[in-house]
Amino acid sequence: MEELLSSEKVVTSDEFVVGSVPTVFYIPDYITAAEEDQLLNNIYQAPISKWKSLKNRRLQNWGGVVHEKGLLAQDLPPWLKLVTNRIYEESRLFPSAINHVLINEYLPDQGIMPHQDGPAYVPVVAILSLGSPVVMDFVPHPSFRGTATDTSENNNEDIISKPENIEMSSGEHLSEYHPFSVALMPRSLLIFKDKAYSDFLHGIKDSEFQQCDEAVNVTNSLQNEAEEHMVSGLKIDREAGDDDHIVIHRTGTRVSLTCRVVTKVHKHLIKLH
Ligand SMILES: O=C(O)CCC(=O)C(=O)O
Ligand SMILES: [Fe+2]
Repeated sequence: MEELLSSEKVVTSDEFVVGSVPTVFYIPDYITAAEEDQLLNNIYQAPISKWKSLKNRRLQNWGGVVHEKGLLAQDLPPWLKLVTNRIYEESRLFPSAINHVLINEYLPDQGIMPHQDGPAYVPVVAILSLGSPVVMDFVPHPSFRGTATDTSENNNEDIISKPENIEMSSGEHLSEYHPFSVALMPRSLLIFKDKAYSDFLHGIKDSEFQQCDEAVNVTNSLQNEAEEHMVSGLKIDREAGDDDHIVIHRTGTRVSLTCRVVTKVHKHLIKLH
């Protein structure tokens, strides 16, 4: 078993680190187009009652209900376990098997408000993107900006909480915290932890066009591909002014799998009498 594990691909090596805030990994083409189709088929085969409609997106909750005190666990279905076990093994970042998955569906003009994931989760998250590209923005937690804007959404088990162990008295500390963004292409895997998890909010704008040339993972090669229209959904916007901008035009539905671990697990109790 040890040997088998050591020969596996590790997707959290330095080559996949993007940006300067510890630690964000971006793995393009983590799954194949066939695997993407298979996942989408399974997601859309779920009964309609499995979808929870929110103001700006729909979601499916798998793995059980997350409470402040932990998870009322339900086994993940085999088609999800297949991909979460792979992420668990190949990332080597989770303390135990991934036991909770939120599946979010966004139409081109939908997004998710800047938020932090709730305290029930181990502070590592893996997000698999399907369908259509999107830009995820990371902004320093309000504590680091000296403002108290409440941007919480309150419907995704996610809350804004003040990060612990922060020294905020000095401007030096504050200056380290700059917003950044990551372009999430279909079939890619994003993993973030450490400061990126604890000191930043993450969100997706609800706009159909999203500028991404400043994104930390947008390389020259992606720019070239965009210019040659090789990447669907990406285009060079030449109307914006003197500088060209790479803009994602969200033309289709995006579906994402947010994979996490809740360590405090309660099994459903069945009372016999
Ligand atoms: O859809 C995404 O990429 C982000 C989802 C997210 O942040 C969440 O479910 O907490
Ligand atoms: Fe989140």
